[in-house]
Amino acid sequence: MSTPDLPATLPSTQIASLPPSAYYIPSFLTPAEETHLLEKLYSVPQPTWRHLSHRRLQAHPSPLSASNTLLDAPLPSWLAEPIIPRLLSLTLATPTSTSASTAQSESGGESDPGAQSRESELTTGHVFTASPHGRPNHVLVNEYAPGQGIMPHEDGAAYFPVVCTVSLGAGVVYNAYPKPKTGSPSPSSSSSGSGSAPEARMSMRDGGTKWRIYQEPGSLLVTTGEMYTGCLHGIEDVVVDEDVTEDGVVNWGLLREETREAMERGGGRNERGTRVSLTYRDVLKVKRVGRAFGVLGR
Ligand SMILES: O=C(O)CCC(=O)C(=O)O
Ligand SMILES: [Fe+2]
Repeated sequence: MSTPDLPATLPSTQIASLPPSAYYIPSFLTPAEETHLLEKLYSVPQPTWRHLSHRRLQAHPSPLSASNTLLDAPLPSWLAEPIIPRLLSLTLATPTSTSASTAQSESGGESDPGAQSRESELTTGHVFTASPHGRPNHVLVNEYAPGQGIMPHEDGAAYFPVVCTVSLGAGVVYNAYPKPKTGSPSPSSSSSGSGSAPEARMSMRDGGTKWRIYQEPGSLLVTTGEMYTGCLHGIEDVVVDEDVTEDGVVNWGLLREETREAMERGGGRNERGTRVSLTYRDVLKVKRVGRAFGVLGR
């Protein structure tokens, strides 16, 4: 199977006009990989789907408990491979940090024995390097029909503050908003894996700042840092996303060329199709299941 052309490092894919940090990779999966994943997730036993009023979802390996704890279990292999190794291969090194330390040693600057190991840390680190399990252990699968969305919410404290979202099936505009300042009604945070509705009620903040990110099928969006902790995100319940244009979406320059051309031809309209998102996260609290249950902890 062919593999997509991935960028050398994550920082080269950063959405510059957003608070730090959001990264966008247009072709994270090949069309064949995308089709394969859709086949897999539609062949799960029906009860795996949980039906919410405006979308349905699957939580793998299982939903979180009421105390936001995950029972230790492996992810299904079709969700783990090839996505997780690919996520972990995206290094956080910036070309500047590497060349800066190279320049220093070449110019005969003071010798710094730590420089080389710091450089290699930079070149080997990825978005889950500092997370408790060093990799995602939980995937939420959300399916949205045209006209369905998700109210603005934050993902909350159950997870290490990184979300990797893989989009399948159709494109969508995803919105991010600065969190309301104290004094405004604050939306409750959600740990969507536990099943508590992420659609915490809040005003739609019309007129406030709103950043729009267009997510193509097969793409990856990574949000972390201020984007995770200081912002809300949501998807409008519309059948057409308007204004998918250079001025209308913050990641226009990172989109596939054919997508930009199609949007230009079509007046910036994205007709919604059924979109499935896979959100990869590291749940902080994991409980091992004892031998009594016939499952061995790691
Ligand atoms: O479908 C998406 O891209 C967003 C899903 C989401 O925000 C969530 O599950 O918490
Ligand atoms: Fe979310």
